Amino acid sequence: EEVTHGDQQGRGVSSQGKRCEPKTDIVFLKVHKSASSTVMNILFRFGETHNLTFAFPNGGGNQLFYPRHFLASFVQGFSPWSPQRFNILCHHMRFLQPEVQKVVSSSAVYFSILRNPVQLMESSFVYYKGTSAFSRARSLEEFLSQPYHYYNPANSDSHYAKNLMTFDFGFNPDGEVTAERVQLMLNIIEASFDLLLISEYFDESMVLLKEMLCWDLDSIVSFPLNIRDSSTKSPLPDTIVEKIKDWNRLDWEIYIYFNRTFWERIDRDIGRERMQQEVKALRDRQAELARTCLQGTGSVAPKDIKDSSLRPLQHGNAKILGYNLKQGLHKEMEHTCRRLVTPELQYSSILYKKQFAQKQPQTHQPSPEQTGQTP
Ligand SMILES: Nc1ncnc2c1ncn2[C@@H]1O[C@H](COP(=O)(O)OS(=O)(=O)O)[C@@H](OP(=O)(O)O)[C@H]1O
Repeated sequence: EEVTHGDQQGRGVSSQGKRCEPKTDIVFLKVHKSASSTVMNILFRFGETHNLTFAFPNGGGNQLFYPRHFLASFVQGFSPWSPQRFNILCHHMRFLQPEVQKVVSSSAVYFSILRNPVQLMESSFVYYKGTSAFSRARSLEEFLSQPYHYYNPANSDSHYAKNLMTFDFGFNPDGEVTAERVQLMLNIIEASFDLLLISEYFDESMVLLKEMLCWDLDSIVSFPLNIRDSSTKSPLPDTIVEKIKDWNRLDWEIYIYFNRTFWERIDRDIGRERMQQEVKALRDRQAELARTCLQGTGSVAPKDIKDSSLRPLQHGNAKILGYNLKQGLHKEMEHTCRRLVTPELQYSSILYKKQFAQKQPQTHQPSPEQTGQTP
């Protein structure tokens, strides 16, 4: 029996025919610049459809007081004296497991997504061009030619420039690279997370996620979000690639290790042949949705996005693309399509308002720093 859809009651049926319950308690570590906004959109849609609660930052900002290490008290509605737990924790945070455990169920599934540190750094150099380490360097090449001229680990925004994944997982990005440190870090990540996805294999990652969460195909479809216009991407000569790897050595070790376990997991749980079929089904469904939902063939420049509520945040030197919806869609389909292309900040704010609809509006406006508004 090959079934990919859940039944009417929302009971999941895994693609190998084994019955399972869809998982609804989830922690997603939203590692920066690793396709994490696309994953977050998937979680937002699932949470909205199934009326789940989110662990929102206090005051409704879009980050959990990043870059500080996560604290349960950052979450709106958390109280050490009440047993309230939230279904989904997915806003940007610097991971700290004992604190995370206070806001979610003990049976929550933990996952994250990694990206090749070379492309990750090329992306963050453009997106975080305004931060102290990058602002004075004219190019990534220039930065890497004498990084310590530009990079000062004491600056509060320095983490965007070195071992960003290591930092987001909660570790010290400036730690000396020893075999012991690397091993310890990998062990801790492996012990804390049930699944590490790889953004270079995004579709395979979504299939693995679907299996682990016992979700159906339509729950894991997406259109790529937070993507950059190619005019703000720069090619990387081999010499630069090697420098980026050396500079981000801890990230590189994390990436190499979990890239290997990713494929081992596929071989163990799914097999390459079935993975290929599942990926094809996912791509076919996404292509169908793109034909139904989108004007033209796909993403467009921010200036060409007609509906301002669908315009993604522009940051640094990056030009972030978005989508235009087809006109005249049937109401329900319009909603499905709209949610697929709603950028992170707008979607988060819609869900926050819904979750706290009964609450009195706040009497004071928290400062951007309090709400963690900076990306
Ligand atoms: N589906 C899919 N597959 C592969 N790559 C994807 C996908 N969706 C987004 N992206 C790329 O991820 C980069 C944005 O990452 P984030 O959303 O994590 O950035 S952020 O930290 O939340 O700002 C950004 O990378 P760059 O374009 O290199 O900047 C996106 O293009």
